[in-house]
Amino acid sequence: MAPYKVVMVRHGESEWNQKNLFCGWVDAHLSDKGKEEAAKAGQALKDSNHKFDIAFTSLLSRAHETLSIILKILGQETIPVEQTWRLNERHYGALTGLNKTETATKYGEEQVQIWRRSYDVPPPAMDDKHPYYQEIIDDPRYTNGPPRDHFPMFESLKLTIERTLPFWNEKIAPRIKEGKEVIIVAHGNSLRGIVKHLDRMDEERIMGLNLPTGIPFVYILDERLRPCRDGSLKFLGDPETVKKAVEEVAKQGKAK
Ligand SMILES: O=C(O)[C@@H](CO)OP(=O)(O)O
Repeated sequence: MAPYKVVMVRHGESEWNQKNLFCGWVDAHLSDKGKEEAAKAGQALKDSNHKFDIAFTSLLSRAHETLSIILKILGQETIPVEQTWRLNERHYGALTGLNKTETATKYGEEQVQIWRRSYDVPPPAMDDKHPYYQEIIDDPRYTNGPPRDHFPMFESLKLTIERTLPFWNEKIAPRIKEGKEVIIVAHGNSLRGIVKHLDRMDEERIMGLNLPTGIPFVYILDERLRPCRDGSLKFLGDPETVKKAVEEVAKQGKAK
């Protein structure tokens, strides 16, 4: 059946992306620009004749909103959608809710880059006095996991991968191998985890990868679900737009 294909999309710009806040597990909604990005993503997928059998997404609204805009444009609103906390954004711990530019001014750009993009250095933990602690931990969407005694209070990319990859292996990979057309709509860091796994990137390479909001990317995979020759991450967008969008994400951690 190989080669297989999988399409991934980071959600469109959220209201918190727009304000440049560390968001993590806070349930921010799409900004107007984010809705437009999602619509463009849907159109790009339609123009390139993509159709899907199943969609996977996180439990967070910015990902659902993006997915539903895309599926509407494709006329595919009724396909099965599996939602899981395992595709959530990484949990940004105590940084949640802080402005990234102000944090870079206070702690330095280098420290913020380590918090944002290092592989295994986690952000400081969120404690029960944190303004978003209660809202996140009491959210009924987490009734079926993660378990209360393992509920994350921070996550490095490494920890994010440890909960995302089992879902990829157990739920997504088998569907791809059945020949199903799969779309995953998730988050900058949960998708970086999948990309790191597929491209066997080392820790240094993954540090340099920023995924833009709302631009779909495609992998063509062989029977072992490794990228075929020229099958690695390909954005559905013109290279100049993609380059600018990637730079935008990278510079969110700069001090002014
Ligand atoms: O704030 C966040 O949750 C993420 C994604 O928006 O940010 P970053 O790109 O800094 O990892």
